[in-house]
Amino acid sequence: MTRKLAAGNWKMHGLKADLAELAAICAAPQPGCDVLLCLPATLVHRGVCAAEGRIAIGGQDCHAAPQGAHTGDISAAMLVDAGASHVILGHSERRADHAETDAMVAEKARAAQAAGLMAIVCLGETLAEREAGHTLAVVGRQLAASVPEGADPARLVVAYEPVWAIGSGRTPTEAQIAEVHSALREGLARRFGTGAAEQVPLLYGGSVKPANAAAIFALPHVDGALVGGASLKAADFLAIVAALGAA
Ligand SMILES: O=C[C@H](O)COP(=O)(O)O
Repeated sequence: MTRKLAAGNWKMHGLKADLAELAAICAAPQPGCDVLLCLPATLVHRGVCAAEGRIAIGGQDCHAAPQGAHTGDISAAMLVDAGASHVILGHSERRADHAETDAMVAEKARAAQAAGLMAIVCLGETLAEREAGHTLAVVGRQLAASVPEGADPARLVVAYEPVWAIGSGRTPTEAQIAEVHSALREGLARRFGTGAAEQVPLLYGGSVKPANAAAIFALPHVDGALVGGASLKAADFLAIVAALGAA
């Protein structure tokens, strides 16, 4: 059975004082699923210390190179050194803001896994691609090209995040989410074999809230969520964690 994962992505939010939310999340019992917060790089080490192993802490990006003259970037080894266990890669905001391609995401995922991190590879269609009927083709291409050759499926998480659902309050229908997740599972099975593919957590992301979490988590091949805005407040995130634990 695939492990269930409730992952929060704080994006470019969070100062030291906001670790009070992390502390509140850690203080609550979390039966039935793994919990991860992907913090801004400045908070990763503090977050790891504050969490004391009760939840996992991750980064939001890493460079493909192990070290070098890359001002402002962070390597996978640096995240590991800070205590991170996961890293988000290929988020649509990085694909848009930093022109990250599938090939670049694949190189980052390769570096992340080589350093011992779980690579959370993000993919998802734009609204124009959805309306043109290209969703499955787009996410299929992204899955094939953003997960590197030789990737370890045991160190892989895939997050389906429709670009148009992120921060918008809009979500796909349950049937649309189920269709994409089923296609992703099939794509992983073609790549890694059925048994290994079943072990890769498939997360849905995009306007997941306490009010819609249970319905999303009830869908086949949805093993958790990548949560943005609702992960910033412990009460909201814990409600989503509880819904996943009960699914
Ligand atoms: O990484 C998280 C996603 O971008 C979802 O963000 P959101 O929950 O604020 O829509």
